[in-house]
Amino acid sequence: MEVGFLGLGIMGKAMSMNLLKNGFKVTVWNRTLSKCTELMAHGASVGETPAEVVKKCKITIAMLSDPAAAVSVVFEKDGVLEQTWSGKGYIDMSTVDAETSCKISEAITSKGGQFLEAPVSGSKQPAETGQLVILAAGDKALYEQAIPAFNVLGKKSFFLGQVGNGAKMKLVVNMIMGSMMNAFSEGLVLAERSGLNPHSLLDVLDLGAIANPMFKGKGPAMLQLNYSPAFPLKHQQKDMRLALALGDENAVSMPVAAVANEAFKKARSMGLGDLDFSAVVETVKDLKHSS
Ligand SMILES: NC(=O)C1=CN([C@@H]2O[C@H](COP(=O)(O)OP(=O)(O)OC[C@H]3O[C@@H](n4cnc5c(N)ncnc54)[C@H](OP(=O)(O)O)[C@@H]3O)[C@@H](O)[C@H]2O)C=CC1
Ligand SMILES: O=CCCC(=O)O
Repeated sequence: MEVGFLGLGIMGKAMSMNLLKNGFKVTVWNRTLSKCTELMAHGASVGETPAEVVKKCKITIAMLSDPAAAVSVVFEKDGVLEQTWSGKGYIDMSTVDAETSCKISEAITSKGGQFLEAPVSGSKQPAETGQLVILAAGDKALYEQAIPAFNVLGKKSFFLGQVGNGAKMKLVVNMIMGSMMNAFSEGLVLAERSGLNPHSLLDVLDLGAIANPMFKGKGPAMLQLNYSPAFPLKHQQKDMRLALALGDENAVSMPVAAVANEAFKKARSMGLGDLDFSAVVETVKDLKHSS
């Protein structure tokens, strides 16, 4: 099976590499073209524009930073739309809002193409090992066609119905995750400042009702001040912002998420946006110092 892949950031690089390792023919494109070199060394072909990739491949996957990037790759000159017609499938796996996804879907389908949104739960390591959770919605026939690729990329795929449902599900999940990360950060700093060994806190948490892979995976690195990015903080803040907008639309009061969003914004203002989202713990330390 030949697939196109647009966007070779942390996730896109790992996912396209995984497809290559599992026998797929992959044609890649990235805005910064130099990032294609490593994929080429593993057998990928390179397209010079998104349109060139779509022209070559029946199915093209995108994994881009945010709504603005997802829209620009489709609508701008040399973009996806220029080579979209009947028989072309476009799968956007970026985390965006439902409105963005619907706008892209309408444009693709109005040219006769098929569209699926398929954001993912899981980060760099699950992307490398094919353990993502895929939250697809849109064209059911394209979903069926993409299953061989989804089986390589993920451990489980959900088909959630109409376009927008995948985006919403992803935002709800990440809203919960971002709020949890803030509570965890406050707990780590509180343990340390009140004279406890924070490593003991990690052990206690891991044995109780709120044990989870995020605390277990991120906790030790956070205690070492290691914020090497798996999930960049600027993207987590984007997801909180988009989830809060979804809350506005549906009149759902979300004070916990709103405060968590403020902490991620504060972290961005401290220059931490490109670090892992766990670097939000630095805002707790910063507030304590300034009081
Ligand atoms: N990292 C993670 O753990 C997870 C991330 N996600 C989501 O996946 C998506 C990608 O995340 P991740 O790989 O971490 O992000 P990165 O920041 O590592 O990569 C972003 C990608 O988007 C491209 N890009 C940004 N702006 C534009 C633009 N205007 N036009 C074209 N391309 C653009 C970048 O190109 P360039 O190289 O030129 O900058 C790069 O390829 C995001 O929506 C994120 O929220 C979902 C699950 C987990
Ligand atoms: O969007 C990023 C999600 C990261 C994760 O699920 O670990």
